[in-house]
Amino acid sequence: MKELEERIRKEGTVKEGNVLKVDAFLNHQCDVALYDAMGKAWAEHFAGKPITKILTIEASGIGMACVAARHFGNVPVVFAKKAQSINLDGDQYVTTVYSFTKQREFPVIVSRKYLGPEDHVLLIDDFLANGKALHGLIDICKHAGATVEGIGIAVEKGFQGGGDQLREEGYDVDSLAIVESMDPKTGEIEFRH
Ligand SMILES: O=P(O)(O)OC[C@H]1O[C@H](OP(=O)(O)OP(=O)(O)O)[C@H](O)[C@@H]1O
Ligand SMILES: O=c1[nH]c(=O)c2nc[nH]c2[nH]1
Repeated sequence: MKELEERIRKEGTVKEGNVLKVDAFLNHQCDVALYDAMGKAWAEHFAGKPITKILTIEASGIGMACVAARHFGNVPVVFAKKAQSINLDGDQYVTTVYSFTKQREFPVIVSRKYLGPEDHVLLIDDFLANGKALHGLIDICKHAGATVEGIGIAVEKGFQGGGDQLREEGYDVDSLAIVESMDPKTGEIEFRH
């Protein structure tokens, strides 16, 4: 998506440790018009899929998932919560996800009330790096017996391999910008096309 690539070039900064900072418009301050264009692009890509629910993971996926839902007939958005283990009980699907930015594992939960075998799910997230968050969401869908219809990602860091692995596993991954390489010293960013 040209608009997203341009914003990344203009306002993104490349940090050490494979971190791309885009918090001016994507995951701290939120550009809602951009979110809307992203939702439209995912709706075009996944047109015809019988999506009943959007599933994302807190925190950064929530805003864009909610705006995207407007383009999918206002389906409900469920976000997986990074829980304290003290909160866990049998009414939840539980998995574990290693958080890229917090550098630790979290138990991640979704209530059984909000996901089940009747659901056809679109997974949405702001970043796809090593694929830990997405594999956690897929795991939760498997527990629920729900069908994963596709994966919509704002920014995939292609060089970290998570997206290619998911495609090899057969998932339809629509990343609106795929960073092929980025250099913290020069700030240069190359996109995959
Ligand atoms: O493909 P991965 O290696 O899993 O990386 C992608 C995940 O990393 C970030 O979550 P994180 O927990 O770091 O931060 P957040 O709470 O801001 O969403 C991002 O929002 C994705 O969910
Ligand atoms: O703001 C972010 N920048 C990143 O490079 C990244 N990778 C995973 N999650 C991320 N969030």
